[in-house]
Amino acid sequence: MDYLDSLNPEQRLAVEHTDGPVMIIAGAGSGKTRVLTYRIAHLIYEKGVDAFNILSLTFTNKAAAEMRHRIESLAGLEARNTWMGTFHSVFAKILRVEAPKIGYPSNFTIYDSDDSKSLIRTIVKEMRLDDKVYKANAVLSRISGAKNRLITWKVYQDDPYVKADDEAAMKPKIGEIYQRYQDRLFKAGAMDFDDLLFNTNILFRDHLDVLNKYQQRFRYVMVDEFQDTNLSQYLITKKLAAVHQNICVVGDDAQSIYAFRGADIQNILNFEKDYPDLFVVKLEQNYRSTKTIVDAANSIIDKNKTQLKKSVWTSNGEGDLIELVKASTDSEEGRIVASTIFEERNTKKLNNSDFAILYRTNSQSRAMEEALRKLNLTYKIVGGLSFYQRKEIKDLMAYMRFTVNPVDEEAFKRIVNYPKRGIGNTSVDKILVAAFDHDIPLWKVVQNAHSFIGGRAASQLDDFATMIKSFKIEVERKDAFEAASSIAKQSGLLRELYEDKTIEGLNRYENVQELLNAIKEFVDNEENEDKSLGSFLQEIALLTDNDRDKDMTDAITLMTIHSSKGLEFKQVFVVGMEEDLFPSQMMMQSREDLEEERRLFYVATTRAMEKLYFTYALTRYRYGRLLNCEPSRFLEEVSPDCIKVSKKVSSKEMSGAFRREGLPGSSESSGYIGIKKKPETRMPTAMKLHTPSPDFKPSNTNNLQAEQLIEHPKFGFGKVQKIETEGINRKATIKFEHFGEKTLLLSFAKLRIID
Ligand SMILES: Nc1ncnc2c1ncn2[C@@H]1O[C@H](COP(=O)(O)OP(=O)(O)OP(=O)(O)O)[C@@H](O)[C@H]1O
Ligand SMILES: [Mg+2]
Repeated sequence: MDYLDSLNPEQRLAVEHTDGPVMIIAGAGSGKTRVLTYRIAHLIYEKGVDAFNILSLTFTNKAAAEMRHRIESLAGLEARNTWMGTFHSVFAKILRVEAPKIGYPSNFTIYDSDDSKSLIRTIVKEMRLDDKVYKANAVLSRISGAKNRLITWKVYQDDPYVKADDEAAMKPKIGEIYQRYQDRLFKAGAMDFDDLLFNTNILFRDHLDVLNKYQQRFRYVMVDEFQDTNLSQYLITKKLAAVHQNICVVGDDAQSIYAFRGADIQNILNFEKDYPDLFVVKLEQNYRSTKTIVDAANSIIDKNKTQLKKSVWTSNGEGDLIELVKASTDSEEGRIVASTIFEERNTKKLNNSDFAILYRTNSQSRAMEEALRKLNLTYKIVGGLSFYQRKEIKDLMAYMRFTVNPVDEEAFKRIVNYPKRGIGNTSVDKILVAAFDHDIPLWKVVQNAHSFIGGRAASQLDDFATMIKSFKIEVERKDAFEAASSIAKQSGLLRELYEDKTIEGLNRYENVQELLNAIKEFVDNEENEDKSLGSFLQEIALLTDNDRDKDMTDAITLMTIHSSKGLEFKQVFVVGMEEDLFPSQMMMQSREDLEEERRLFYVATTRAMEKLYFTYALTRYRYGRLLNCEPSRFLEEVSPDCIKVSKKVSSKEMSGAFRREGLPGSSESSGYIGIKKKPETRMPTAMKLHTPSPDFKPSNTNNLQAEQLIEHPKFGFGKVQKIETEGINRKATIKFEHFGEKTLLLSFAKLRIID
């Protein structure tokens, strides 16, 4: 086959060795993921394996989609039937069929971390514990850690080993909270993310017939990013592959960055013990990056003591040196990054999507975003507050969730009095307590509200129950889109948003419309066989942050280093290279923690194909204060042969460039860096807001058309590019002389039409 010709001999060996256990542990960019992809294609195309019999577990759904796409191009449409996805999505799908066997409804809800935290807070309150000691976040991560190691609440409470642990000693009630939390989830017909794996383990342990069914189905099992699997995931994989033993795992111990979530590097070592006839493949050639970047990455990971020794080399060219950029403030750091991208994109004819800005914590994106926006560069944020985490979206989704699963407590709390229908918190609490105390399903209590509470609230709850019943009928009879549209209307949610005429209100209204669009797309997609609302909800609950961004047109990627695993970009900026930020303050307690941070630095470095920048600021706003920062110790660990101090323009030069040519980031810089100045003192001249002309009077914009020239009181003069009507809104896209392209709502924008 010719596709095998595009593999090196070791990669080819790994692809062709299809039967029996195989492990590939190799450095970044050496083609591990590529080998998995070719392997699946090879199984289908060459070995005639039915795609239904192949299971491939990836790190994000996006990675799965990409892999599916590539396999399709290698092995044809048949490849579509491969089971592919994250651990969570694949096993949620299986649980949807098998959940009744372990006592859950098949339309169980999946709680996201907001739901889980809210539930923990409720329980802490009910137990009259101090919520400053039992913080929801901390309690939840503790419970999550236990579940990932398959420690039940019972074992957690009784096991002397767990009890001896510091955290358990300081917070002796966590075991009880864990117990109540599981009980409440169960009663709410809900699973949190960890439960999807925990319960799969229980299912396979207690129902051998079910296990056997999936063992027969998955003749070939593959796992990418194996270094980041936790015990729960490891055991599932091992059980599934126990009959055929055709299991292939790929990973890189140097990229293990999820120990804090229970990932266990021991899994790699155990694997060799579990499969004595293991076929091990080493890949050493890096195809992704320049020699400079590969050398730098090697010099970084060399500083870790607990690392399997690997040599990674490349036959790629030297490439540019890594640039080390010093900025005086975090906003200046943002400006330098933005202007550098602007410049590089133009001089090297690159796309926005060739650039990534990587940071240690999500909050660092703000300064970057501001700078990118000023230069009109299109970007997308992966993770952070994403579409599905917005309040209005969660509200509508909660209506849908409660309709599909009317014991879902967290969904109930969200919607019972939104929009307002006169059911106060006290009544809601009474309902919840009644369900809990009498051990009656929530939905039953809601339907019989008069028995538990009195007065007006009880009648209001009757109406609420009647409404939910009517939604249920719709859900049974109609597809997801029709049912959801009707829920959005009948619940009063759309009206509530529609009546809010502020810009934010309109935005929220549009977001809800956008959700309905997404549901329509789901229904229209031929690949989705089950078009019910329940099936849509499940799909959404499983999107990881990485998948949630819409595949926009060409955009610069902003993300945390954690979410960048497995990806590659031509140019990468690792920003905020400062002590206490990266390495993180929280990760300097022990050598193990510091080594995990260093692996994170290794991951960041190895995302770059052609060019890499490390940037840091001398001062930065954190926790609402201006702090002085020290450059990160990691910077000194990079081999000095690979790095040079940058001559990037500082913001002062940049504003000069603006003045000279109206173009940001002109390459004529005199190149001094890091002038120490107070933050936020300068604003490039061209960015100063416009002063309206003396005769400025807003015009009637009803007949505004493309090509017309206008004046805006703040943004100044511009030319209309296009007019669009969307629902009730008319929008104009205008290219301003100094502010670039902006889209304005015509009902709000005050414009003077010039001709
Ligand atoms: N034999 C090859 N010939 C040409 N290009 C290759 C070859 N092997 C891999 N590549 C390319 O090198 C890049 C890195 O490959 P891949 O993403 O599979 O590496 P990886 O080992 O999975 O990296 P990571 O550890 O970051 O996940 C990809 O662009 C891939 O297409
Ligand atoms: Mg990979």
